[in-house]
Amino acid sequence: MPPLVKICGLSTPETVDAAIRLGATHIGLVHYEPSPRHVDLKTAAALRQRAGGRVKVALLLVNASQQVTGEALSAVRPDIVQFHGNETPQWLAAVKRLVPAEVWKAVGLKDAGTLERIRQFEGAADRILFDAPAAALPGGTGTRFDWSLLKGHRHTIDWGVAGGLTPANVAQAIAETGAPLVDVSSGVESAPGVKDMDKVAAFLKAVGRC
Ligand SMILES: O=C(O)c1ccccc1NCC(=O)[C@H](O)[C@H](O)COP(=O)(O)O
Repeated sequence: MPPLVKICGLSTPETVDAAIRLGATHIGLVHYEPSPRHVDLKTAAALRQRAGGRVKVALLLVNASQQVTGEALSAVRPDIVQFHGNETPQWLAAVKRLVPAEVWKAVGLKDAGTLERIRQFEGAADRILFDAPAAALPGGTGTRFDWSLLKGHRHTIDWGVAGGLTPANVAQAIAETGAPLVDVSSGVESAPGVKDMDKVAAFLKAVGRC
């Protein structure tokens, strides 16, 4: 079975429809104003409705306050909340108690120490998304991490790989890491925040999903 594929940073109904038609299993909506992929809550709720039950919808938040998190989750009602900042296991566990959504934690993978530190998320996160370390933005940077860090690692939480994936390198990333889920944003864009559906199709083809 090919890995699951999350196409992140969608912002229009047309790209949501196309990603689903092309075989994505997950889509991501970024609610973080500094991002070129930011969608306000009204747009996010409409895109979530548009996706219906055809694909799992993740809402991405970065160090959002309790109030913003509550408003976002009740407006959008995502299948998944993906936290991309310095959120603690306690914060994730509290969100998990409040909403019937999966809770994912993105982690910038710098070195073997990061793999030790993520053990604190056992029982709190439903999935760890290994990404490149934060740069100007905490995600969507188009940068890879050193995939060999995951070689031989015994995962104790469901997981996936993100960061700098493209149609040209995703097959190698899967072969090297054994990722059960891959996530892409800038590698399938023609400009920051503008998805290129030919690149999305090529990515899904490279993974074996279309
Ligand atoms: O995509 C963004 O702009 C973004 C901004 C702030 C936090 C997270 C963000 N994206 C998170 C994702 O899940 C991306 O798909 C992931 O970081 C990989 O991005 P890329 O390297 O561009 O494929």
